[in-house]
Amino acid sequence: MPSRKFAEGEVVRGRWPGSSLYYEVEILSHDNKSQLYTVKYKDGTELELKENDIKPLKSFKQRKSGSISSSPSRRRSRSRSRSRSPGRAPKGSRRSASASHQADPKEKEKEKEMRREILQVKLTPLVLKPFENSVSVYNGEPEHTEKNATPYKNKQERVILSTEDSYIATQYSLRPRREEVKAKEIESEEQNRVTKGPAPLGSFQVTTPQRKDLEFGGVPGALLLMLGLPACVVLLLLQCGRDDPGLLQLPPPLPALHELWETRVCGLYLLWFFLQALFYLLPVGKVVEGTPLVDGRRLKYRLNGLYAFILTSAAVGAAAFWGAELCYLHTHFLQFALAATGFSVVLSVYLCVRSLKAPRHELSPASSGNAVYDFFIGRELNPRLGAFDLKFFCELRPGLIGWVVINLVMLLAEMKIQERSAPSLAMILVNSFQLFYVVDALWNEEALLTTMDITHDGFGFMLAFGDLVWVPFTYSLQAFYLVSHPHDLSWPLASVIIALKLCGYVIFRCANSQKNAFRKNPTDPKLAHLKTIHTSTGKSLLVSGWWGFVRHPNYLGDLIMALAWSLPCGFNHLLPYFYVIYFTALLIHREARDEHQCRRKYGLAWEKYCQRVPYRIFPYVY
Ligand SMILES: NC(=O)c1ccc[n+]([C@@H]2O[C@H](COP(=O)([O-])OP(=O)(O)OC[C@H]3O[C@@H](n4cnc5c(N)ncnc54)[C@H](OP(=O)(O)O)[C@@H]3O)[C@@H](O)[C@H]2O)c1
Ligand SMILES: CC(C)CCC[C@@H](C)[C@H]1CC[C@H]2C3=C(CC[C@]12C)[C@@]1(C)CC[C@H](O)C(C)(C)[C@@H]1CC3
Repeated sequence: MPSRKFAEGEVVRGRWPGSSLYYEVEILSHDNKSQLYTVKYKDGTELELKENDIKPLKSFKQRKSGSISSSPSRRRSRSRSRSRSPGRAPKGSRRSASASHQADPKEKEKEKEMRREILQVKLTPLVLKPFENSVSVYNGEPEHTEKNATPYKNKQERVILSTEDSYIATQYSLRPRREEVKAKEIESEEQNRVTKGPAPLGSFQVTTPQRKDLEFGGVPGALLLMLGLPACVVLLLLQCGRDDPGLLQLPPPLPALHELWETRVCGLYLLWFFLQALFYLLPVGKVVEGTPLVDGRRLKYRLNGLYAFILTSAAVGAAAFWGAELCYLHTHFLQFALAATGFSVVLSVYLCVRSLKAPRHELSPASSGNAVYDFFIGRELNPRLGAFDLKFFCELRPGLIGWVVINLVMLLAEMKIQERSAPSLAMILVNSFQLFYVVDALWNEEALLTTMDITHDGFGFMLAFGDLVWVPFTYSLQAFYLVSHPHDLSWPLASVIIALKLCGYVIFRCANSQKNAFRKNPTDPKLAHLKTIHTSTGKSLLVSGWWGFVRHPNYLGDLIMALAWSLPCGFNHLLPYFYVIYFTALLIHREARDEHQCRRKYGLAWEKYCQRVPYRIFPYVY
């Protein structure tokens, strides 16, 4: 096994590509194959460096930066040109293209000198004390836990290894700090300029690095999930439809193939999907921008989920009024689930094929280069047909709204099958709780834009199947169960369940809203009472309020609500509790994924947060 000199989390000096200057960096990871280290500069820039370009901290003499910007020539060069460096601010004066066309050797020498100065002056402002976000220097106590205020600037430090003018032509993969990347235009302008200078910065690429440490158990895990999840849906639905859905009962035999396929069901499913697509295209609702992409662009999204919901309600109401047999959905539930599964597979294949043509910077940071894994996690981050965003659309519309329609149909089916004049209290609770959840999601549609599904995961089988099949057909299991397994719920018990649901909702909504408001405007006066920890990325972390209670208070609230959805079904069987069990596993896994990403992003600041707020989801338990 190849040896490596530096450990993950270690703070060292990394050579800034194309220069002889070294800056403090944190080692994020090491790739045995390419022998490259992924390092993070103080401003969040991540680069891959060779071992030769990394030196231990102790091999440097440090000097303060008090004088670095004092020379007039430096001031001049700073105002005249820009260098792609860890410290470069994205905004600033533009340099005319002609300025870099210097054929004269004297001029060339001058430019060389100027570049050296630029690199010395313009590189990342570093802190005098060790890297703030480094795990290795963590002293256990937050250094800057302050009341919510605007982030401060770090002091400057400069470390120069030697004055030799050695420029190394190396191919580096550059991922600039998202918030700071202005636009492609600036990037290409800079490339045009710097390729003429001595440092080969023009060889940088704005790309999305592909993951090596795969999630979900890597390729075998992805394969297992792709085969296991559809099988699980079929099993759950078959089991739920029988009189005694006990765990010890063997699953019923699979119906004959010709019974599973119904052309009418497929037609209705397609009608549903394209009706939702039509609603999504309606030019109503505000248009907002998503989080910045790796190349600095922000995609635009139209928020009209609530309108789509209202129009769908009107369409379903009209269909019922004109005599459509809504209970057909109940009697052909498995067939609908299979039609949706087939559709999600076709969609995943389409997404996979079109992703082959996608430029590298449009790929998801979760993708790996492995065909099977990428088919599962999705290669392209934001596949779009014009302005139609396929992932954003699927995440909230056909599945989530479909879930409400399925629940309503189950309510009607319960009345029909059990010959009731009104739905049971249990069914009313399940329907209203879940309706409330979906309306809340559509009301807060914009919040979806900052979730890891939109910003990190690609659009592949996992989300296509998850959104179109898993959500509508397994999240509605309680209502489906109640159709053939009546449960008489007393009012006192119902009141306790309602109180539990409200308690869960308050935690869920307040936690999500507090974080969203803080991320939108960290200086919001309404949040001024909250304590924060600053991070070197410029963003801060909340350490009091909901986010000081546990590290994922929103998950806690969501899980409490999930329990409240199952309790109305009683305790005769485990099946109605499937959602709580699956959801606990999903959120524990999701929390671990998020922690991993936050630790990468925020380093020591995240460690400080974990120390201040030791529990992840369940206070005093986990
Ligand atoms: N029903 C379902 O099936 C289902 C499934 C999944 C999720 N959900 C729900 O969806 C909602 C969103 O969940 P999510 O998984 O996308 O993640 P989330 O918890 O909303 O967001 C995590 C992100 O919040 C930021 N953050 C973490 N700690 C912070 C702190 N102390 N201060 C400020 N920012 C902090 C970090 O991002 P930045 O620092 O980069 O901003 C982190 O990556 C949750 O309520 C969850 O329960 C529901
Ligand atoms: C391995 C598979 C079982 C994984 C399948 C995952 C998906 C079912 C979920 C991943 C992200 C989830 C999500 C919601 C629903 C379920 C997922 C698509 C969500 C739309 C539910 C309503 C919430 O209010 C929400 C909008 C925050 C949420 C976003 C994430």
